[in-house]
Amino acid sequence: MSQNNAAGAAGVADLRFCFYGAGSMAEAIVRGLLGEGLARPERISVVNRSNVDRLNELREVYGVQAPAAEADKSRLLREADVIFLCMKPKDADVALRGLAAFISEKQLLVSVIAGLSTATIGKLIDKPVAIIRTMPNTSSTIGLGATGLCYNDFVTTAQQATVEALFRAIGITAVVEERMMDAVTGLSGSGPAYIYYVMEAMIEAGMRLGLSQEASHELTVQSVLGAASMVKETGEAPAELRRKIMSPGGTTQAAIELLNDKQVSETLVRAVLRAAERAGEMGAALERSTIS
Ligand SMILES: NC(=O)C1=CN([C@@H]2O[C@H](COP(=O)(O)OP(=O)(O)OC[C@H]3O[C@@H](n4cnc5c(N)ncnc54)[C@H](OP(=O)(O)O)[C@@H]3O)[C@@H](O)[C@H]2O)C=CC1
Ligand SMILES: O=C(O)[C@@H]1CCC=N1
Repeated sequence: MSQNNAAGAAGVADLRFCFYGAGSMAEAIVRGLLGEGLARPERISVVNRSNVDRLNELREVYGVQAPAAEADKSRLLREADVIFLCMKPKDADVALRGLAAFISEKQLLVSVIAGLSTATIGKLIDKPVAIIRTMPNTSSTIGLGATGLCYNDFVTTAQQATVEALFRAIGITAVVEERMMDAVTGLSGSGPAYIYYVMEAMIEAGMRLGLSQEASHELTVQSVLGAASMVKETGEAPAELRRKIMSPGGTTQAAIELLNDKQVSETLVRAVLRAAERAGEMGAALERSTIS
């Protein structure tokens, strides 16, 4: 860990975090923070809209704080140094307008909400508060996340270092201009889902060939893990590593020819572009809601 990152990471342990929205993405970050020893459970709180069972589950599993009553909710939000905005885009308007009464300009907002710009968050909160827009993914759960970050003008360099250290402890980070955040969303925010999609097909294929579900699953998982690790550890490009597998006239070439015939590569490219486009559509809808 670099000195700057270590300093930032050290700063993380002293902070109080409140996760406003307690779903899949919130849990992935909480689990990563606790698993990497970056934060203590007693300094993490989770609040949501109405699902009390979910809050109780998170408190029992991770030892984090959860509101026992509505009044607790506003206290936990007020006391937090950093509030993670972790609701779905469709719920952000109501949630953020409701948050405005509880927060002060000293607090830091960290959004994971797809498509939602820092400007729109600022309008909904209606306060000159520091906002860091991020796009993580659920692999943060096991410290292998990929997170894009961008900042509004109120974020200090110390806050940048702290939040970058936080996300670097649960994966890799990429600081980008805000106009590139929808691209990050389409590529790596949704990215694990594309790989799961391919894995589902490979597992199905193994079973059609007569392998047991367990063998097909294990062989698929190891193939994907191995391929990603080969790219990371050898530094060679995927195309070069694929070429090394494709014996002329062999099995791999036969498969790739069929994939090329069905334009699978171009379709995957278009799928990622569509996800980024969808993020932009969601952001535009939220922007319009602040005008209405
Ligand atoms: N899942 C993923 O892989 C990724 C998700 N994201 C982003 O993370 C955000 C959350 O996604 P995800 O975790 O999958 O969603 P979930 O549906 O799992 O969780 C949404 C959470 O938001 C809460 N919520 C909704 N409205 C309010 C409100 N008004 N006040 C307080 N809490 C509220 C819900 O509470 P309740 O259950 O009580 O209604 C729930 O806890 C989305 O914006 C998504 O774009 C970003 C990267 C990856
Ligand atoms: O599917 C979604 O909208 C969220 C954002 C990126 C991953 N999941």
